[in-house]
Amino acid sequence: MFLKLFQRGKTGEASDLESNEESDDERQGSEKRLKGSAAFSKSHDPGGPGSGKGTQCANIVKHFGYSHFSAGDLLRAERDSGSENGTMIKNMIKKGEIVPSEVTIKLLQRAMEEDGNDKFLIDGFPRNEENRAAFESVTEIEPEFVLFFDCPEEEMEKRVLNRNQNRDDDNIETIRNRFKVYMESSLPVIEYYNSKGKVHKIDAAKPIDQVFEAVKEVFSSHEDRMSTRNCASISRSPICGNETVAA
Ligand SMILES: Nc1ncnc2c1ncn2[C@@H]1O[C@H](COP(=O)(O)OP(=O)(O)OP(=O)(O)O)[C@@H](O)[C@H]1O
Ligand SMILES: O=c1ccn([C@@H]2O[C@H](COP(=O)(O)O)[C@@H](O)[C@H]2O)c(=O)[nH]1
Repeated sequence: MFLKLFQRGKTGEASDLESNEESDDERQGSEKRLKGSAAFSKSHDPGGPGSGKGTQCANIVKHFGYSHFSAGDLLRAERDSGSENGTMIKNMIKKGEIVPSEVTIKLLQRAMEEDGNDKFLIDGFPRNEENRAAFESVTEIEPEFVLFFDCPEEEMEKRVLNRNQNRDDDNIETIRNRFKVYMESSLPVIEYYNSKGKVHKIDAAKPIDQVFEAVKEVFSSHEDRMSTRNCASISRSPICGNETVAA
């Protein structure tokens, strides 16, 4: 199934997008849901490795005026804030495991509410099907499209080990577990969005500026469609090799 995704990506992107065009009625419905979700989050209190999604998100923010919500950054801030979930979050991050949905979703909702920008990126979330279903049910927001950062595992491992940000999870043991968690839990989410024609594969093994050129193409092609309802999710792949490389 995953191989199909990437074979189709290069040759079938335009027709896939066309076939995913919404009718006017559907479009209005989406807009309503988004506006509803913005109001909905008003009352709430707080809630890959090394493929370069954070780096590219910073570029997208500057170039396209999006807001950037990194689930990992929000969780780290919550961990460090002295909150009652701090110890649990710390332990989960240290092991490379996925924090319960309700915690992460609350943090995302709060960040979206405080920010208020309709154009936003959600970086590194959802991490599993339960994250996805809970987020969509609670917020009534679905991503407009999903960027899949495809990078060889060895390259990601190298980047993370050289990152120098004093992260608890930037060590070989945690990274390998994060790859495993990704394969078991996150990959099905990409497959789900792919089945809806929402996934764009990006070759993230290239130099930063070349990766951004590819990212820009995707965003530019969506700009018109996304004038009022914007949500993109950035994912990353700990896998590459023959099974995920485009034909
Ligand atoms: N295309 C690239 N080529 C080489 N190095 C890169 C590239 N993109 C990012 N990096 C570097 O790799 C490291 C990891 O990048 P970044 O933090 O953006 O990854 P990430 O996918 O957000 O990781 P995580 O999910 O673990 O936070 C950083 O030191 C960054 O400068
Ligand atoms: O939705 C999420 C996002 C992140 N986590 C935990 O945080 C670390 C680091 O995430 P990055 O996106 O790489 O910064 C991740 O390994 C998880 O432990 C999460 O649980 N849920």
